[in-house]
Amino acid sequence: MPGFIANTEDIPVVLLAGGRSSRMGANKAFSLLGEESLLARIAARIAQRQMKPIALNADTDWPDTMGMDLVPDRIPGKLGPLAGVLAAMQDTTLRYPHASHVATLPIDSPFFPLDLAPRLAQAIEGPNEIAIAASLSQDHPVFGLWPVSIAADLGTWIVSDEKRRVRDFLARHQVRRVDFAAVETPIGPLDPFFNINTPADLIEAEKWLAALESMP
Ligand SMILES: Nc1nc2c(ncn2[C@@H]2O[C@H](COP(=O)(O)OP(=O)(O)OP(=O)(O)O)[C@@H](O)[C@H]2O)c(=O)[nH]1
Ligand SMILES: [Mg+2]
Repeated sequence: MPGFIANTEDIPVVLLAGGRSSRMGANKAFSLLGEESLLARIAARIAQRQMKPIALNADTDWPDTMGMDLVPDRIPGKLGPLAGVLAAMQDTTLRYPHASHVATLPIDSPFFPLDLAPRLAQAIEGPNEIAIAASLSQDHPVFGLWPVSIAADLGTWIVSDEKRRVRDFLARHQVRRVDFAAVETPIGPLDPFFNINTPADLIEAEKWLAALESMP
């Protein structure tokens, strides 16, 4: 049965880079992995197969968007990843009035599955449904397909909920979870949503990258 979203290639994509990178100690979008910044690596991976057009959710003083449109948070205070999701929804409503959903990805997970967008899109059965990625029994809601129809609800919730836990926001809506398998590599199974938060994570990511690149 065809899903609600007919054409995955038309889904606007927003790369979330509006965080503080406090555990990394410097803007992790420009951290180097295999001699390429995470920003360049992830933008290239998005362009490679799945989606367009790409915008970057980041602060207004971002040094280099690499040609992507800059979509800053509209609410101040760095209220977490959902502030970026809200900015993505608002930007989509303005610039792509026919789009029912916007896709988000974080800046710090360079091995995300290449079939992310079509698999999330297939799970959506109606205009108000969210689809999020999961792996190894863990949700990864920053990898999501978000209906722009719930922007007003998110805008109200984010400034009024004290804890601002993503799972609490998800509980307000119909959510489709899409499970992705670990990737077999010569050094063991890799969680495709492996997340780089610290300098130690970056060192580990180099090992995974070398393992992936050693594969035929
Ligand atoms: N727009 C926006 N994005 C955010 C915010 N906080 C986190 N993010 C993004 O959400 C994703 C996951 O967040 P984290 O992995 O915690 O990244 P971070 O907040 O930069 O890093 P830490 O300060 O170490 O927690 C990343 O892509 C961040 O850029 C925020 O307040 N606003
Ligand atoms: Mg992270």
